[in-house]
Amino acid sequence: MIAWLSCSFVFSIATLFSYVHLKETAKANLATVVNRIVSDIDKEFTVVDDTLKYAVDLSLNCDPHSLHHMRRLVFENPGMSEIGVIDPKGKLICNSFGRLTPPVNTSAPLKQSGLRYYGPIITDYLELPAFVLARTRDDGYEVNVLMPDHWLKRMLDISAHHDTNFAALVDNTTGVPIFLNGNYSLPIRQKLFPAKNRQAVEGHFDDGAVKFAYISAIPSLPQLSLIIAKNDDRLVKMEWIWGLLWGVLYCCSWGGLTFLLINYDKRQLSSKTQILRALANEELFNVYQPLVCAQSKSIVGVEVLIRWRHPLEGVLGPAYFVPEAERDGTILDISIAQVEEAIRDLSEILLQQPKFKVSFNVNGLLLGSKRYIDTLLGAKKHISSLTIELTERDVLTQAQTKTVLNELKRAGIEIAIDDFGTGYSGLQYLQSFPIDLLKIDQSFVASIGLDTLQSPVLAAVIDMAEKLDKKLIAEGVETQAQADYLQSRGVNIHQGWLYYQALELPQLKHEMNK
Ligand SMILES: Nc1nc2c(ncn2[C@@H]2O[C@@H]3COP(=O)(O)O[C@H]4[C@@H](O)[C@H](n5cnc6c(=O)[nH]c(N)nc65)O[C@@H]4COP(=O)(O)O[C@H]3[C@H]2O)c(=O)[nH]1
Repeated sequence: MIAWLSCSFVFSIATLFSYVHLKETAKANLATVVNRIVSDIDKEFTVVDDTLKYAVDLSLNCDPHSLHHMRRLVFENPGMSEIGVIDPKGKLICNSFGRLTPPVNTSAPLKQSGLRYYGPIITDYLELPAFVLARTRDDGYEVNVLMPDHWLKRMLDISAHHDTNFAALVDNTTGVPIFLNGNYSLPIRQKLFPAKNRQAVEGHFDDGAVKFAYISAIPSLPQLSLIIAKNDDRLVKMEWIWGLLWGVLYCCSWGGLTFLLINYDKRQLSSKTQILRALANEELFNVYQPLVCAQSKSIVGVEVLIRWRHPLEGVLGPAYFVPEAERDGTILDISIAQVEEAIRDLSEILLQQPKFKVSFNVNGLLLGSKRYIDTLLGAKKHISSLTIELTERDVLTQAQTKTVLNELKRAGIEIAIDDFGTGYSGLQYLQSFPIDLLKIDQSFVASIGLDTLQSPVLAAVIDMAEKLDKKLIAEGVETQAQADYLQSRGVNIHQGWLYYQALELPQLKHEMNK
């Protein structure tokens, strides 16, 4: 629900922003199109106007020189179809086709100065609709240029601009479109387009649609403006492929966020709940690191180690959760389940090798738990060579621990000190508790052959074990040189990667049956 709400909110905002952005871009594009067309028309009008300005030199008798000049202008400029001269009484006396006898009656020239347009008209000679640009000379004669409709049509061709509603060249004074492509309509309740120099008009038009129109006057003939209008709902047109992509993105974000939130939730669970849940889901499992007889290379036992097949993080080693489990007390449930699992797992091997050694890691909290001690005593019925390893970093309280260890010893369970030599309590344990076995820490084994501070300690530990009549197991044996030295010193039970890493049950069985 939170994921859906958040995604919908973010996507709604993003969609709104993109829509507004796309719309503004579409408006700017339309303005660019208008300005480009206006600039094209303006260029053409300027050429025509230059022609008209220089028409002061035209001879009014249509002599061959003037005719030649007019024809050359028409020929050179595809926007012009004809140049004509009208006398002050309104008679067309001459055009680029020749002298007219008798002259043709038209309207008398306006006395207004500057460039003007009129039309559309049908040309007498070509019988084509045309648009007229004209100037009146100081002597009252009008010189005009007929521009064919098809030229304007080409200029205002909006077919390339999809979904354009109309393009029109409009007379700013009368509001009449003198040339039109598409379905013309005005902003509602307006007689004319408000055609100042350049502007955008947006709103309801009298055809009932909401439109955006951009207007720009033609600089060389400001009496005319170009207007291009688009229906508002056509400004932003989402291609279906973008719609689909947007939809897919939305669903992925929704799914992703849901996943994250669920897993974040999981992470938020207290470590205790997580570990208990892992136990219930059987995500915790035993691995077995073989204890090897260095002489025969046979597997004589295993140390039971724990792993967590975490649904998200993969297989986790004890360092990731055992310290936490020891703090919150769940180590008790873990350890009881571990012993029970080991009994099940190893039953076959124990049948074949009744003296097979099985060693568990135990701490002070476990020793203080009657449930755990009972579990161990129960396990002893299945595992005849059962060992518990106490780490000397764990400070055990004297009296109570001694009682429990004595009880275990009486039941035939062997007591070992793990990582011997790395803590402060090793010697004290040796004095106070019924210790049978010392596991030489891997840091001492690693010092074999090296000249380090630990090197003499290993020899001393071995000597001491011999004198006190304690068994020895070497941990962390990684090289043959280490194995050889240990053997030469009479340490024959080895545990380490030289032989095996911790194995899952099927691998252990496989190795045992080799
Ligand atoms: N570099 C190197 N490492 C080697 C070699 N041979 C064995 N090891 C590693 O040394 C550790 C031996 O166990 P540990 O001293 O009891 O030390 C154990 C033990 O103190 C604790 N632990 C493991 N499983 C349990 C458990 O089920 N219960 C309790 N309470 N503690 C456990 O976590 C510690 C670490 O266990 P792991 O990560 O399984 O690491 C294991 C083992 O994989 C070697 O040749 N080279």
